[in-house]
Amino acid sequence: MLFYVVLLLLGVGAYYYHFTANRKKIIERLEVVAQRRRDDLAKNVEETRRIADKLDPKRRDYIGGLDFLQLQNELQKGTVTCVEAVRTYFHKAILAHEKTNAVTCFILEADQQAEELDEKAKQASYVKPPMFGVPLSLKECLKLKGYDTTRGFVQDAYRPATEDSIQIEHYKKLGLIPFCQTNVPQSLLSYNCSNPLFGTTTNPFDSTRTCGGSSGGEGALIGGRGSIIGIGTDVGGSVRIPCHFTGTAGIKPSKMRFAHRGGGASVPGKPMIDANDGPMAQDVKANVEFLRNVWGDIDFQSDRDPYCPPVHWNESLYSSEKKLRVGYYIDDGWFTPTPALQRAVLESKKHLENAGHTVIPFYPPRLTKVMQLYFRAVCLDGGQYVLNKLLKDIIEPTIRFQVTLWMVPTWVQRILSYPVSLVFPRMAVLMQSLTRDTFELREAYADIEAYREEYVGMMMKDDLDVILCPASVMPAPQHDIPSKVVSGVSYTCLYNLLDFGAGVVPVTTVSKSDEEKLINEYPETDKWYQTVKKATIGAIGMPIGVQVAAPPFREEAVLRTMREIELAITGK
Ligand SMILES: CCCCCCCCCCCCCCCCCC(=O)NCCO
Repeated sequence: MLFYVVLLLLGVGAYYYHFTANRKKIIERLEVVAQRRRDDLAKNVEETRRIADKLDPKRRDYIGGLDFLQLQNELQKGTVTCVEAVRTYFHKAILAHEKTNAVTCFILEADQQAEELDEKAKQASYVKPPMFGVPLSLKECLKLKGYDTTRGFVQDAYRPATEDSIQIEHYKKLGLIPFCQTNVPQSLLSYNCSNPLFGTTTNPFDSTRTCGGSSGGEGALIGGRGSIIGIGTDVGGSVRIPCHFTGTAGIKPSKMRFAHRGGGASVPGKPMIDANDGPMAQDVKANVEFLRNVWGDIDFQSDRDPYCPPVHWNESLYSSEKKLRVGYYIDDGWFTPTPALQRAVLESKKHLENAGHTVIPFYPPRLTKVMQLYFRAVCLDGGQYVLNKLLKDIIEPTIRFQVTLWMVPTWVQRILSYPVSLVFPRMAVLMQSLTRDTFELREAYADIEAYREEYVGMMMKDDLDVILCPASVMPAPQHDIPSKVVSGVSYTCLYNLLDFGAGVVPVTTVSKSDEEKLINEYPETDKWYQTVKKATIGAIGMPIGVQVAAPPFREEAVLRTMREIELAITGK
């Protein structure tokens, strides 16, 4: 017996030794690559600065002060040239990058593309496309020919995309000029923004806090006024959470509203959790103008990707004068949001009521079950795909907690969940979420289908056009918090599970009285609540958004509601 025990221990020891020695070698090699990539970025920033500095600072300040519609208009009239627009945003993006570390690469050829567009515009026969010359920032994972899409994995550095995705091709055709790529969390499955290749991107309002993720570089850049519009991706809140954390506006449309051919994914092959790309901008108006033009010309995408239905921009849904029926909630029953987030919903409700809309309570059913279904379907292989990639890479410390969770075998999680349920019931729910087998996975898919039917049935019964609710559970926390509170995505991931269109509009900032309420009334019943409460203390002044959602192909109703809230708040 002793002999077998010794043999087993020797076997485990040998495996462990081999594993750590191998990891050490991998990490040493990757450290060199990462350093080289960062050195390249530093040179790339200097080259960009040299180009940006060619523009007269007065002219730059003028152009930099224009909003999206004003810039678009001046470019159309020819009172601003494409080269001036690109150089202005090169300059502004460098400033935002120096503050937040948002950019992973400046696209130097943007300057040359701008020159070519300006040349074309000199020909009398040339018809300017609708977004002629507008600079566009891109989340690093989007496929742009000639540029890396590492998703924060060092192993994928220096492997540039060989083609533009259809979406990128379309944006170029509409006149937009991609001018930089922005940072993401390693693997994209997190709502912070840090990776071993490019480091941590910070919140433009407070560098000790995260800009959100996974489209965090976009949030930091746009919130820091370094870009006028950008594209993110969202499988659980990655467009909406950074918007909420950085005071910007954005929307994740339902999956079928864009072509996905030639694009990438955080985890390929998870059919029931729908991801999509989506615009992020300084205001809702810019999102509307962008999507009006993209969907107005959606045949470009449908012709190249037959899986993208030719659903055109629905102006009558956006501009309708018929008053809306809105369902709202301030607590989803899974995770109570901090006071500022609840106040933002109640204030938005008032704005909508003042505009004549009907706003009634709505209770999303069984969020505890939804969270289990979401995690089961998003990590449909128990996290194996991402884990395999992570084990071949330098693992980002700020997501280490969730990586550790992935490393515990599913059956061990299940057994441990029983004692855990006695002291931390919500954690036990997640520990029972990763799938054991395909039988369970099929069951989860069937449950998601049934839940979708139930949810839209409830909306139809009350004749609701849109849902108004919090964008998250808290304002921007410190960089390590998202990985410790993965369950905090309930407000956004619900609308991926439902495949609704869902957007976030900035509404307010955290006030002193929100903080007092937080200290006196916010629950501390488990570790997640305690962590959220602690992270929210000191967040006075941080931006707070609200979320608006509607069933697929009704994104125009979402945008209309967001715009009405924006108009009531800003007056413009
Ligand atoms: C104890 C068991 C816990 C099981 C789960 C542990 C890890 C969960 C990791 C999944 C986290 C998902 C968060 C989603 C954040 C937003 C991601 C996003 O939208 N990315 C965009 C990709 O295009």
